[in-house]
Amino acid sequence: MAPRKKLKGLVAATITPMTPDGKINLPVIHQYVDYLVNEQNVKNVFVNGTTGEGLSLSIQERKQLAEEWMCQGKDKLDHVIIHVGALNLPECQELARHAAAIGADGIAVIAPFFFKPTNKDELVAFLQKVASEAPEVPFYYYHIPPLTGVKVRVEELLDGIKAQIPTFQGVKFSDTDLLDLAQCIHKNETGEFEFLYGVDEQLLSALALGVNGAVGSTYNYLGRQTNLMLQAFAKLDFALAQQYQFLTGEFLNFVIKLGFGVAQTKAVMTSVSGIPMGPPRLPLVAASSEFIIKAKAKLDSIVWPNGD
Ligand SMILES: CC(=O)N[C@H](C=O)[C@@H](O)[C@H](O)[C@H](O)CO
Ligand SMILES: CC(=O)C(=O)O
Repeated sequence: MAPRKKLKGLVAATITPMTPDGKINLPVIHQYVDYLVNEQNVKNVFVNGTTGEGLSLSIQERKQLAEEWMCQGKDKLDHVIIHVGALNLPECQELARHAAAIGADGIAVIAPFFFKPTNKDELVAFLQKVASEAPEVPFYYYHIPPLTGVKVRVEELLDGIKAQIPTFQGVKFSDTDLLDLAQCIHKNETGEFEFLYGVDEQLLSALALGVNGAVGSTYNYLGRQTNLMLQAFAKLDFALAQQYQFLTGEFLNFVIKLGFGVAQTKAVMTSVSGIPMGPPRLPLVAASSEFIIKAKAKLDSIVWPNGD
């Protein structure tokens, strides 16, 4: 595989824009890319994941979205990672081949979660069958046990992984088990793998353990402030980094109490960016107008350090 640019910093887990009648809204993506780059200083995206309602889309829709992100992101984005996980192997493989064909910078796969792998070997066997369909494309395991119910520890999964998956590049780690995360990074002394953290409200703790970056839904609209947290951390100004984490956390703590998921993320992004993200797809239902008003008021009330 050709040497590649390392993925660093923030990765926005993209929202899938939809029309009021529930179709994917591709023309919005052009504007969305410019917004992430210019307003949020976020130049990496993770497409068709949880936030993108990837598992609620048809294969055809997922391919169209992947193509649109690649096309609009050309010369503007640094990394476009496409999530190709699905409940069945042939669809994962088809999406992996498609992502490779359109030049994706990486692919990611969640554990199948109807029939679940019950141990590391079963999980790795599944991932291997997907990764091998895109032999030139860096592969990320997307660990999100709260949603998949697959709790295989990642530090265990890493043992011998390169022999089975030569393209293995790293993990998108969306779990609160910081012991597992720490042991992964401890084992990765040569730095051959990347760890991208996926629980935005505790990113600072993961930075302290040495993660390379983060993938999350909030970087769509709090990317600028979270980037300032990363900068403060890099300068060892922990008091300032904590301020940013406390304040992004204040917002998330508030909305989580109201009920916060992808539908609400779509509504918050629409109201912050002005880009019409549209409704979510069933089984998700649109956020209430009461939620939208309260969330916006909370966000507007936050006073960021240094008047940012
Ligand atoms: C379950 C889920 O959607 N997790 C996202 C990424 O993994 C996060 O970005 C969260 O949306 C975020 O941390 C807010 O809770
Ligand atoms: C948060 C994330 O990474 C996802 O939406 O897939």
